[in-house]
Amino acid sequence: MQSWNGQERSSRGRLASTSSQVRLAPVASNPRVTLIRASRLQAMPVVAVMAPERPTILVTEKLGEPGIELLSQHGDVEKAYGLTPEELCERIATADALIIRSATQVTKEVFEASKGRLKVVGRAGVGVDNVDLASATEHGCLVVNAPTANTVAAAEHGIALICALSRNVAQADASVKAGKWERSKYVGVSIVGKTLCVMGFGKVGSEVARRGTGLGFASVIAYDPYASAVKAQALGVKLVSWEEALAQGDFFSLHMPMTPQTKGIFNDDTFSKMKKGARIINVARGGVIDEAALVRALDAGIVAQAALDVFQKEPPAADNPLVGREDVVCTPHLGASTAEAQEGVSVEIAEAVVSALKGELAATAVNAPMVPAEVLAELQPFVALALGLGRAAVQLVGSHGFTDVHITYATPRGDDLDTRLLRAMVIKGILEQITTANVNLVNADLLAKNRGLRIIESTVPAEGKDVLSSLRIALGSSDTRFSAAIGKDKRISVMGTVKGSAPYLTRIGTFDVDLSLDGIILLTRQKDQPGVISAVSMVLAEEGINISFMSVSVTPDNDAVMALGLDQEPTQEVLAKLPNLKGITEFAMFSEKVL
Ligand SMILES: NC(=O)C1=CN([C@@H]2O[C@H](COP(=O)(O)OP(=O)(O)OC[C@H]3O[C@@H](n4cnc5c(N)ncnc54)[C@H](O)[C@@H]3O)[C@@H](O)[C@H]2O)C=CC1
Ligand SMILES: O=C(O)C(=O)COP(=O)(O)O
Repeated sequence: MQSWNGQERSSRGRLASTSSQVRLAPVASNPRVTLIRASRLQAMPVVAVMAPERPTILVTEKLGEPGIELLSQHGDVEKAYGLTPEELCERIATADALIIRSATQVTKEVFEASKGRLKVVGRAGVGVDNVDLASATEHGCLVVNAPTANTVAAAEHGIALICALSRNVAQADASVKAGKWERSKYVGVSIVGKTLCVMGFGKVGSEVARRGTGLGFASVIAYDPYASAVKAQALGVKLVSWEEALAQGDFFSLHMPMTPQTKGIFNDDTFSKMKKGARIINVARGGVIDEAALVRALDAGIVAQAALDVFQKEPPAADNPLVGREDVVCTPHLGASTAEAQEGVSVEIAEAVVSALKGELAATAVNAPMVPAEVLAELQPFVALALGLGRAAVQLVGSHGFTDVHITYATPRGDDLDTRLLRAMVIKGILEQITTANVNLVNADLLAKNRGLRIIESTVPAEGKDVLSSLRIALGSSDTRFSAAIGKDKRISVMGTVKGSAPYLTRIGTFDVDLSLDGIILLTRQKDQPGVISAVSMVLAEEGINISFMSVSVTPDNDAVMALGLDQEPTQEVLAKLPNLKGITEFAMFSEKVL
């Protein structure tokens, strides 16, 4: 089974997180008379909370016109370039979406200042190291990027820098423009016969490698602990170890992301393992190089030259020693800056942001699991079921709360079932009844964990063509507002299935029921004796309340549970009459509208 957002499943399909009691506020003074009101379900977006009809989209860095046009069809676009951090915090309060490139720092303070309004941050490019992803997730804000449209541009810039470096193009140009003619000073080195070492063999790295072979490098090697050897082989690239890479490369082209693991990965120790006279090209992120160490390596002649498109701090400080050196070529973070790439990126990010604002799953979500379209399509009917059962179960809990949630999927898929979406919806159904949190696919696991709610998942085999035959939710508590909801495992349990495309409640505790999980549901428990059903119907009919469906389950010892679907919510006065009816021992009501 997969793990998601840091929660781990064991081989038995268990998902573990922390544990504590989740307390519920009492909702009825009379313990026998249980009136449980549920707020009506809002339209249920899978990822982002619903944005207003015309969302405000704040764009803080230059974005291609085609993207702006697309965004303008769906919302009010506000361009505000060069904002200070304080100004950004001010502007963000009225924005539903924020579109940035690499210069805008989207910090914890920005998410806090948005006070929950910001639904999506769109990074018009690849690197999201300028976005506080943990904070985004905590605030239920989706982060999407545009990971493909600038790949070629970045690779081409890498190749441009390799060539420029080997033949001193930039330095020689500056020299000529300064009125000099220094032919012997700018003798370069040939690429032919050299080894190109690509560090980070992802989208950009592999495109650099592909082009590198055409330039005449004797060999192209790559270091990437996560790359596929098959893909490398297909491009004629040999994947090597870190040590081999450092020992063999003549030209190092850096293409790894900035992560805690790669921060300063090119340091004194790294440079000391390189061949004397190595050349380094960085079109990835400035932070992967320890800049002070690079200065030392250049001074020592270990690194002959460097070409840097990116810096630890951008723009680099005027006194950054690397910038002024003749053996270092600098460009101002131009990797993605071609007309074609910027046009492509603008459309790629606009599409992702618009779909996220509509509550759809974005394929390029950075801080939410990517649920493939085919998985989404087959799980879609069960999403409403998961949400509805979560809501139903939590409304049956007594005032002492519950400790954990067992979700049991009856599925022909066994442990191969991708449960991320369903789990998130169960958590949403539960938590939105007891907190003010806005729960979505982005933050569901985190919010559950933060509340100390342990989620345990298991699958049981089932027959049939459907991906799921039933779903059971059991809450770790025997303190309930409706004692019939206690299952054999001494937990409050509800079970359901999808019929047609509608969610149905099929069991409460040990009682089989059969009713559409929709609208207002009244549960009564009684001795199975003549007159009870008609008495309840009469009380409701007197108030003009229509019963749209009914289901009665009776045990051999005449214990019965009746479930009624009502067209409108009974008043307190009507409900107060129910405990007085002969045979009724308890009742509960919940309102549940599943879209
Ligand atoms: N200068 C610019 O304007 C641009 C810079 N970039 C930067 O280029 C980098 C690569 O972008 P993409 O290729 O699109 O990303 P990618 O995600 O496709 O590739 C990154 C590769 O780095 C590898 N990697 C991760 N940790 C590593 C480590 N410790 N050592 C070696 N490899 C490691 C990954 O396995 C992956 O294959 C990113 O940092 C991105 O922000 C991308 C576009 C433009
Ligand atoms: O896409 C990336 O990761 C880049 O570094 C491009 O940055 P930019 O959008 O040009 O500020």
